[in-house]
Amino acid sequence: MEILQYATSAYLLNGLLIAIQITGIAMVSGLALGLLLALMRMSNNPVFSGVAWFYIWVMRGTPILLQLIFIYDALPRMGILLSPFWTAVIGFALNEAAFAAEFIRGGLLSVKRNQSVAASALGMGPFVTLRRIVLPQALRAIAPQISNGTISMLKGTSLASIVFVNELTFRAQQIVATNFDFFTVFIAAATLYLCATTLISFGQLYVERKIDPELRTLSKSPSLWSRWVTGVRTPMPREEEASPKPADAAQASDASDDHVIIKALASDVAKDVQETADMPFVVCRNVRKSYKLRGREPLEVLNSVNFEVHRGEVVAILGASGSGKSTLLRLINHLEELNGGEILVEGKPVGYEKKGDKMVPIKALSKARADARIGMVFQSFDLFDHKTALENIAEAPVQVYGMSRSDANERARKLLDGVGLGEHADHLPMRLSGGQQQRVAIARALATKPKLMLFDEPTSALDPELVGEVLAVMRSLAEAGMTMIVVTHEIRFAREVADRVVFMDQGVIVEEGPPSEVLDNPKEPRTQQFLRMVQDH
Ligand SMILES: Nc1ncnc2c1ncn2[C@@H]1O[C@H](COP(=O)(O)OP(=O)(O)OP(=O)(O)O)[C@@H](O)[C@H]1O
Repeated sequence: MEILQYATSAYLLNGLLIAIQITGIAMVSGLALGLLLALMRMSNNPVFSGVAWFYIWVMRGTPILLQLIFIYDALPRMGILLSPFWTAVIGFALNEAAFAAEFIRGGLLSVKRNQSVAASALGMGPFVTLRRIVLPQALRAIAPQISNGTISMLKGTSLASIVFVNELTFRAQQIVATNFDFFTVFIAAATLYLCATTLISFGQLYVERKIDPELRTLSKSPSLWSRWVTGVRTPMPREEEASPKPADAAQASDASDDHVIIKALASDVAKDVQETADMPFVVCRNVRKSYKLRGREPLEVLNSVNFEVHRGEVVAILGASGSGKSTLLRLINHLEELNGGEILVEGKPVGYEKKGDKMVPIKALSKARADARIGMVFQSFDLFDHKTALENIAEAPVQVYGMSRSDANERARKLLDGVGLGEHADHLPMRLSGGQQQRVAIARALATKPKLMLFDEPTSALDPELVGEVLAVMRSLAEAGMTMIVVTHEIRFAREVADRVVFMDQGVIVEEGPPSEVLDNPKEPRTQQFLRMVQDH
């Protein structure tokens, strides 16, 4: 009874309030500074990463008690007078930032790099990519750590008594000094701490629930209480949601019979494409690319590649693994930097300015990518894992092109219908088959109304029975006049759909021409050998 009296006394409750205020302000500022430090540590700039490393090393390596005393003594000497409360807030924030920097960095590193590459290909800048794509995914790993940090800090505020902050433990000690009733008073204080930390645990579950993409998309999720008690993070997918229905493939093929919406969009965009008689739509001149490898000679990947693509043309690039096909595609939309030569799309370099003979990357690279309107589809789909099919498609129109959310959703729905996936708008990528994911990825690229589509081995990661549904969508795009460059091993597709086939080997174009020439009567021994090998499989 006495415990309850102490626990509800204004004196102790007020002490708890002070502890909560210090924790709240210090945690928020510590996390903001921690994010900045984490980004600095991950930057390529050695000064930024060195400064961040040094800060983390010092702050993690010294006791917080000493840090508090230092701030309490040092700041007044520099003419900065702070109350004990603000001394504690600053001390805890600076200390937390060092720990937060490391767990935030861990969270950011846990997000697959391809997610950022896909965002860049859609024209998103670094800030939008961090805010919309990387941080929300990293947050799943970071949230439990934030909760841990908050609980430790709340309990650790008792250390602030060293700089005369009159918080909960300090107040409990003051009462004990007058009545010597250790047991009752300290149990009352402990109860108050326990209540506050329990609330933080519930807050953590609430946030986890909000940011968990699976729980967000399920119609029924377990209660907060059962998740707290059982520790269950994510329910198993419901039977009907877990795997694509067998009928889906058939449904997709039916839809692919015409792909009316896809064709309408592609032919609409094709009209936009500017090309003059002396300037093909894509021009690659003497393109060179090499990668610097630590302790080794630079690896020459592309060596003086010359290549053109005309408006409405479908070019298939074939070649052995490692011949530089994907690198060439990534250079075209400036996901990689050129080492020599130039690439022009619609007569303009994407994200470069010419200085003398050199092509120098400009600062506003993301804007240049967005303006060039080049859609890209990757071998591993690279849909944003935390977003539904619809959200994946609507993201770039809203974030990059400033479209309203409702218009973007409407376009996304039409595109999903167009690729035969209207029923799957609210499904996360993990609930879609590979073929479905790739069709969503094509729809995502089309949502920005691209004038040029780059496909990087779009069917290589698919089971054979799912290849057809993706090729059917691509075929419709080609028929509607979309300009396309397709890196592929699908000889049949190249023969039937491509206007021209380019064969690459060891970083150079060995042979190019109409499919009937390159595929049926290859002149070069290397092309003949490659085709024999592919056909044998
Ligand atoms: N970021 C990188 N750093 C270092 N080397 C790289 C990098 N990207 C590609 N390479 C190397 O460049 C060469 C060409 O790679 P690229 O992916 O363009 O080949 P590819 O013809 O598309 O092969 P695949 O069909 O296997 O995808 C390979 O030897 C690869 O290891």
